[in-house]
Amino acid sequence: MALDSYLAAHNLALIPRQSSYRAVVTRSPISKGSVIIESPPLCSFPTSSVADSICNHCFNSQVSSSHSLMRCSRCKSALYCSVRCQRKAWNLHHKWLCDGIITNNTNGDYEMLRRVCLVIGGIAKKEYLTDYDVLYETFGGLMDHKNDYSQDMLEYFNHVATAILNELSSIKNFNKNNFTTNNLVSFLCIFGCNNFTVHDNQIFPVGEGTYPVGSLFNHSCYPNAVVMYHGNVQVIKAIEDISSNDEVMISYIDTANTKTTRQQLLTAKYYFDCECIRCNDNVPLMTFKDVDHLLVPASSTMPTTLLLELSTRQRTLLSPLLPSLFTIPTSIPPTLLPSLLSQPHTPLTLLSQHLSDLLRNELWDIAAGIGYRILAIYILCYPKYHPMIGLHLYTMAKCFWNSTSGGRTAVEEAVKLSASARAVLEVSYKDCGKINWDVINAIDDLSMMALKELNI
Ligand SMILES: C[S@@+](CC[C@H](N)C(=O)[O-])C[C@H]1O[C@@H](n2cnc3c(N)ncnc32)[C@H](O)[C@@H]1O
Repeated sequence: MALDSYLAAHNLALIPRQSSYRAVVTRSPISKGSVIIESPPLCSFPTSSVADSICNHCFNSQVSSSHSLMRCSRCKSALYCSVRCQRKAWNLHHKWLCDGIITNNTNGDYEMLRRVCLVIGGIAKKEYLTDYDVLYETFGGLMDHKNDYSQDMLEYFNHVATAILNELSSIKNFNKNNFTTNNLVSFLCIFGCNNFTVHDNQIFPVGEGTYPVGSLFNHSCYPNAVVMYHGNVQVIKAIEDISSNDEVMISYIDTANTKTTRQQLLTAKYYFDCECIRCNDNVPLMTFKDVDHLLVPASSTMPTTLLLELSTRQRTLLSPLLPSLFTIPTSIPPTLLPSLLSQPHTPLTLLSQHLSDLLRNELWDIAAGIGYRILAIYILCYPKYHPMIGLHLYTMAKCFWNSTSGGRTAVEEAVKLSASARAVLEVSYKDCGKINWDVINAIDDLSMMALKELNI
């Protein structure tokens, strides 16, 4: 099926756009929580730090209690959750990479190029790839930004491309003449500004993937869609109701960064100046420029007057927003409001680090307080139904549930936060497979235990 028909089957269309070359728009309204499109990777591989604990094909970390991940009997390195995954991996790449797999996985550029060439070069058995024709057509049309890469980078790509071409030439039936070094350099350029980091159900990175269909979506720092993964299948979910003919936009970077940092990250990797709704600071509900003040690190060398000003701005910004933003779907305990607003200015990175330390040391009550400060910032940085907000609400529910001093009030708070976490996460996790739904089940378990304790 050609790309246009493939997109049309999902009520989407790819239209030309001056600012971004092309844009994906809807052809009928899409409601929040719907799957916009689901597509497999052209190629993917696990991140080396977790390759020893997940299926190297589908990235599943959970196997039934009676089974463990199976090791490839030849290289004793690659792990698979099922014979089906092992067979797919074998026919797509592992058959040729088996001997050198440990070193292969250490460099993403080499690994991705090798795998893409095996598939496109006709060596890998394409029948093991779903929708190959659409993936291949779409990959060929992606932006490579070749003219924007530095000379040093292009020289490095040239080096990688030459090495891979030589390596693949030793494989029987690999037709080296199908490729030039220049083709392969273009592929590497495409990877650089199109590839995705695959994440698990906690938004923790587990792999890298070339997802040509997902690569058609443009970036916004305040997106209406998020990228989820069901194993290594990519699912684009709507986190807002999207009207007919509106553009569907995802985020390429973590948007809990200041405008300056976001712009730097986007220019360095994707070669464009973001002019999204947030970068333009034209959302009436909140002043995004002011949100930046919650994100900048306040260094000890900063004059006290500036620190005080940042603190005041933070208070001024948060106080009117908290009641309205927290009521639906979250509610903030009125007792916590004063402490939330009276603490000195602390940027998000420090707060997050502090929260991790508190959670590690099981200091649940203090963690809950810090958690609310982070939540306030998240609510300003992320769209309301973004999974980062939902996962954070779940962490806070656990803090209140584990609280030793909060008594009944803390348990009640755990129930409220669980309900909020569920309401937010359902939007992105629904219809995204069992692994994602397991998080919702865990939230329900926590909620049930808390309700039982309250005798409700
Ligand atoms: C993954 S591709 C997105 C699809 C691309 N527009 C296309 O037609 O193939 C990423 C590239 O699209 C462009 N792009 C993405 N989001 C953009 C935005 N918000 N404004 C301008 N250009 C954007 C940039 O050139 C970026 O490097």
